Amino acid sequence: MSMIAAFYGGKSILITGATGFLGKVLIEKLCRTSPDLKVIYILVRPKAGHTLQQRVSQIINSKLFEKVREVCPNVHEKIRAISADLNQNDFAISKEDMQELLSCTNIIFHCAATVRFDDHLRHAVQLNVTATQQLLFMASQMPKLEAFIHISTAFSNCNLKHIDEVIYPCSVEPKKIIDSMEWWDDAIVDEIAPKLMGDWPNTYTYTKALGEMVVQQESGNLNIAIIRPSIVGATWQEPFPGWVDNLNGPNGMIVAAGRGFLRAIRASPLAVADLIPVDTVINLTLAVGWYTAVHRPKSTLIYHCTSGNLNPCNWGKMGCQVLSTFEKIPFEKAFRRPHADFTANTITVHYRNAVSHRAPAMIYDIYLWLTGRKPRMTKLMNRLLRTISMLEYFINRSWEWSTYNTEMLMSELSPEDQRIFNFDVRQLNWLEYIENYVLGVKKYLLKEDMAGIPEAKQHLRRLQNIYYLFNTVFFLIAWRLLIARSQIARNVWFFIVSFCYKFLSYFRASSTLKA
Ligand SMILES: CCCCCCCCCCCCCCCCCCCCCCCCCCCC(=O)SCCNC(=O)CCNC(=O)[C@H](O)C(C)(C)COP(=O)(O)OP(=O)(O)OC[C@H]1O[C@@H](n2cnc3c(N)ncnc32)[C@H](O)[C@@H]1OP(=O)(O)O
Ligand SMILES: NC(=O)C1=CN([C@@H]2O[C@H](COP(=O)(O)OP(=O)(O)OC[C@H]3O[C@@H](n4cnc5c(N)ncnc54)[C@H](OP(=O)(O)O)[C@@H]3O)[C@@H](O)[C@H]2O)C=CC1
Repeated sequence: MSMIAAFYGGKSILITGATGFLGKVLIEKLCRTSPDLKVIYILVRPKAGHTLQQRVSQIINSKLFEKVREVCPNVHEKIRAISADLNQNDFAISKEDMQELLSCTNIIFHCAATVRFDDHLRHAVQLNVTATQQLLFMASQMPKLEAFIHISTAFSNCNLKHIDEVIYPCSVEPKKIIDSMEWWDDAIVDEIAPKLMGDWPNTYTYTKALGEMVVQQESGNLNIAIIRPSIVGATWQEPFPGWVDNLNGPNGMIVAAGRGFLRAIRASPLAVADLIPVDTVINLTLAVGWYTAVHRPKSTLIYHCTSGNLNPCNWGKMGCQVLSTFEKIPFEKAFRRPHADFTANTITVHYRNAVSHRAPAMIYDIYLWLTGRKPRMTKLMNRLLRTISMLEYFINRSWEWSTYNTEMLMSELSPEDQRIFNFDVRQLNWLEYIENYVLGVKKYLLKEDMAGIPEAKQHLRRLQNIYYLFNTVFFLIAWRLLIARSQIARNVWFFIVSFCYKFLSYFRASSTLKA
């Protein structure tokens, strides 16, 4: 019998960020392994014209929840959506709902965050710092609370090279920043942001670091743990391999490479690609929830959920495997045949951006314009280049994360729990994982049918022929113009033609002699 699964039985669990990438996998695993849990409260905001109930139904009826619907047919009754906006005071939760949450909650998983790298500092502070502070305040009023699990990121201290499972201080106290945000206007925030952020590359990682400090400072008597995943990727095993549903992190790059937009990226092939499957993160999260509630460690424990020190893979190996998977499983509607490489220095990056990214986009836009359609490729390409520029920081460096607490927890689990809540990344076969990842991007993110593969391959062959034709025509025109203008080019041309003529004459003469 799994101790972890049994622990969640009969419990009331509060999850923030439940509609996000990690949140959905967390609910899925909880409902599948502990179908006798009492209730999962999820804080959700109405969005894009969908009511709370519609949003929840969308999740429960999705492919991800296929197994859950079998194991736990009354899953609809287990999940109780509470209208909440984490940017508002008291999260804009109604009095009755708040009362219920305060009196019933046993475990909190705080996943909500803004993960945008370029969010305005004010908004990132609001969600990643102030909302965390408010949630801790709520938690302190919950008499039945057994554990508060905060999801942070392994990159909250990306300004350091070696990172231990401890909280590192930021130069300015988060409380001061929260207070200042109330009276600083946007112009002041914009001016002061770079100074506050110092070595942090973006508002996301900086505010996640502040969020951890808040957790430490406001923990009071609460039983708290922090989980720091690195780059969270598609599912490895559960509920099925390759599930992914957003364009964040590597996902967008895989789409861009598979559709042939991405031709070159500034990355260090030997830098560690610290990817971690989302189901691994969730297994660790559930194990940490159990351990924190049952063993009640004296201090706040931090768990690194990373792969680099136990089973490293680098960007070179990952990129090669991604590209070779496209050979077998191409994406539909490719713009160009997938081919990309890593560039190292600024000059090559500018050259490749101009020649391999912007020029083809412009040519295609001219073609669209000439055929009476709206040009859109240049805009899309600019967006891709902007995204790449934000990711570059993370693909040109390696970090070392110590994983003592995570390894300690693994050794505390029963063999049954080690199997059901497996977070031992040493068992991960990268090549297999990446192949399933690319397949998952095709199936679950791009919603492409496997039956379309022969047609996709045919399309790529057509693109290849267009490429050869285009290059030949381009070369001939360029050469013709050059010959018209330059004596040297004419001499070279004369030399080549006479050489070919002599070679052919010699070949013909020798074959006549042999006959
Ligand atoms: C040895 C030699 C070998 C040679 C082999 C060569 C191989 C070459 C490579 C081949 C294949 C590549 C495979 C490897 C990939 C390597 C790249 C890996 C990247 C690593 C990432 C590390 C990140 C680590 C950070 C820490 C992790 C975390 O803690 S949080 C999670 C990460 N967060 C994010 O990723 C968020 C990033 N996103 C943003 O910040 C913003 O969305 C944005 C700034 C990117 C865009 O903002 P903007 O306002 O312009 O747009 P937005 O409103 O958000 O969206 C508009 C439209 O754009 C679409 N969109 C959004 N995000 C992306 C994206 N990431 N990629 C593409 N498109 C995106 C969005 O859907 C919108 O579309 P429409 O609705 O249609 O308008
Ligand atoms: N994905 C990754 O690679 C990594 C993620 N993490 C951490 O994991 C956690 C989850 O990330 P992930 O699932 O990828 O993020 P997503 O962007 O997929 O999900 C974010 C969640 O937060 C919710 N949210 C955002 N703003 C509000 C708000 N004002 N009120 C209520 N809810 C809100 C979103 O709701 P809505 O659907 O309404 O927008 C969504 O459910 C984050 O803390 C992140 O820092 C850490 C390392 C890597």
